[in-house]
Amino acid sequence: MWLGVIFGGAVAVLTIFIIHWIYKWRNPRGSSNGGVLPPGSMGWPLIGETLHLLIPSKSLDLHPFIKKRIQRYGSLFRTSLAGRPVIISTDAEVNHYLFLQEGRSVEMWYLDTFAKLFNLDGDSKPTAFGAVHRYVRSIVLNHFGPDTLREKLLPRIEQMIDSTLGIWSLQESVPVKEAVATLVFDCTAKQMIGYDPQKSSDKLCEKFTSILQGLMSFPLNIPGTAFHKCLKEQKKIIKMIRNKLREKRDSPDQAFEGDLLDQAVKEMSTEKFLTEDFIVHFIFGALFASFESISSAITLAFKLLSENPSVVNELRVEHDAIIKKRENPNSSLTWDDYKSMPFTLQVINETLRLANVSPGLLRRAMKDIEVNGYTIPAGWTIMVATSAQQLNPKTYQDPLAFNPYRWKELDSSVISKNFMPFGGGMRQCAGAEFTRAFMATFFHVLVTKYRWTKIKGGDNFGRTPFLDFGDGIHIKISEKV
Ligand code: HEM
Repeated sequence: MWLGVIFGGAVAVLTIFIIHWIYKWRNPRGSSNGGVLPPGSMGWPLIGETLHLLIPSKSLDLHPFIKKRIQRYGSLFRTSLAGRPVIISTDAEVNHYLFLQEGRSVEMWYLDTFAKLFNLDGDSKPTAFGAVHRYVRSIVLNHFGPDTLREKLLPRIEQMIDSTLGIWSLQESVPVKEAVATLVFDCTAKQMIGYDPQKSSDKLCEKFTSILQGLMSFPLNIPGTAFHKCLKEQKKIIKMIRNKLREKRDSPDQAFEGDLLDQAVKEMSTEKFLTEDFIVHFIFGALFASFESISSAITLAFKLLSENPSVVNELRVEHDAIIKKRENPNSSLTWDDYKSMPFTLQVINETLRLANVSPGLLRRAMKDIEVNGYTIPAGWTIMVATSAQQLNPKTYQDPLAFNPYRWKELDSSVISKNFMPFGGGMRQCAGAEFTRAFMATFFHVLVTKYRWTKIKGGDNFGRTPFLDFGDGIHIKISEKV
């Protein structure tokens, strides 16, 4: 009988403990001095509301996870994702404020799977604030910024796009996402590590694509899983970049090609944090960020343009006029040409507005932050959901419509707070001008030299919550006669 009493007592204590634990999980404290948390639900212990966020949607609209919670709780709410307490902000003013708080009350933060892959640990991680961050920005701008674009990069990009579209025109069907990803990758990898796909046996772009698939999968590192394959491919790429670095460091005169890696190797002796490990992981991350985001935007543009032939015609008129103005119609695109394409830049803005490749940018609160009468507690993750601003019907009438003409009417102060495809504040994308120039050059070559039609796909683009291309989109492209 005593055994029964003891067992019954243990079960009662365990039940009380579990109820208390679940209660505490669902009702976390706002802060050490009793601040009020934004409304929301923490879901189930450990998994929180993660599974709701992962339900795919077959629309370009804001992911239902965020949309439903805005309707239920307003523009600022709490949740729990991947085992962490999270505040999601969809409020333009709060997001603007949070971007300005970088290094003061918020810092960049990544999911554990990303951090593992991109080596984001320690004081000299590439996302660190201060001298390391300033260096990373300046070296990227030095190789991809406006001065380099104007002086030498623009014609190089045009030449690469031109020859690639020539190759596409020989194919019956071009799978756009994969084909554009290879083009962008070959271009940015040349600028970063002097990569030449013709001379290299490694199919680097394919390796990056399989890494991306692994990142979107469950992070289970056992043979046979996509995540395991992703980590294996990452190791191979890191090894390849490391070998290139050593080659350049050991024979600087022979191997100097003027790329980003050359500059980093040269500066290893003057910048203490520039270790081999730092450089290879930083370059790995930069290659990843650059090829995936631009290729996603261009793939979406093909879908949107195929549904809006009048926009393609207007692009053609703008670019034919640029060629007509030239003394030599075969000369390369210049910086002045690029700066005289207002309609093209509206098409690019509208594509980036609808793309929202990621639902938001992640930060970590370094201390309690008071906003709109609520407290974001120190240590919590913050998702700055810029996607909600870019699809907000109060700012963009009929937000899911592809309407490049709307940019003529929008006020610059509205744009600066409600259009943030490249983030904001000190962390704003260092590749923004390169992205715009690349897309503009791509459209220039496409509409002046080629005609294209959609063969299939483009109907089931959606969000996972990342922009997802479903079965992709395939085109047939031919030279203009
Ligand atoms: C469609 C194309 C692109 C989009 C939408 C995009 C978006 C972004 C965003 C939103 C951020 C801010 C991240 C944050 O605050 O957490 C960022 C940062 C960054 N991006 Fe991009 N990006 C694009 C292309 C590129 C390219 C082509 C490069 C390199 C050539 C690049 C290099 C960087 C770098 C180095 C940062 C970090 C800047 C810093 O911390 O100061 N991006 N990008």
